[in-house]
Amino acid sequence: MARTPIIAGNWKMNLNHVEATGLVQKLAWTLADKQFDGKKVDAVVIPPFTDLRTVQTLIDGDRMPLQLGAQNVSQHDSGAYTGEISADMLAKLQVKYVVVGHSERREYFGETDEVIGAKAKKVIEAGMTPIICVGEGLDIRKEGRHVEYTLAQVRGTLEGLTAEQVAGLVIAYEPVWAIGTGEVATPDDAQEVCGAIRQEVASLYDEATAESVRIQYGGSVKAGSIAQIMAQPDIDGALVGGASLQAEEFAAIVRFYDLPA
Ligand SMILES: O=C(CO)COP(=O)(O)O
Repeated sequence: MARTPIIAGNWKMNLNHVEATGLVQKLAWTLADKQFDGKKVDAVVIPPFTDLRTVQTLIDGDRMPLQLGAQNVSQHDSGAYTGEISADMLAKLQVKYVVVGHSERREYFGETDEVIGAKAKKVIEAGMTPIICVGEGLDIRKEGRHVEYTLAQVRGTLEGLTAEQVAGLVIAYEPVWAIGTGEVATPDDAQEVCGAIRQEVASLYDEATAESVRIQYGGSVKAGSIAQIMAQPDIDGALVGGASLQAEEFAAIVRFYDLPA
């Protein structure tokens, strides 16, 4: 079965709930103008926690062709974890996707593969889909160790997940040197690692699981670069940062199939 493309906008720590309303409405109008109905591509917005309820109400009330995502989750179920948000709390807000292990969380908040794997498990158990982020920094890329480094993260974060669970999740390959730098990996660079990730899933599990898991590329994706990236055989979508804060730009990325490759 063909994999449904998934274009997700990670807003990071930008936009309060009032600003979120403006962006989501503009995005929905722009998509409606272009007859986008959300069937061909999963279009996901991933706002900060404090915006989730507002954005959920908008999507639901106006039947927007958008799905909701969250940027992080606790690896615990409930209890004395001040400041944390549980998977059940997110599921109750009709959150469908949860980003786990973004490189910014690995770098600034010390998240390890073990913690990220535990978070992914909680997301799945709560009926949502994790977007597990992996990817190398510039030093590793310069040493030519980007494939082995990224595959070690894949093995570390998937540990303990069943084939069925892995078949349903999303893995985002985001080379750290391409995030927010304007430096996009070439389509060939992105394909090299995304293809290796799919092969790794095949060898850890089986062919059917590898054919089913969706793999995104992330790092300075813009409307001008998305079509070529999406033309790669092992890339099923994009995790978009900066460009997801602009309605027109993000709407164009969501409709990558209309752009010349
Ligand atoms: O980190 C990213 C998405 O999660 C990518 O961010 P940019 O698109 O701003 O480079």
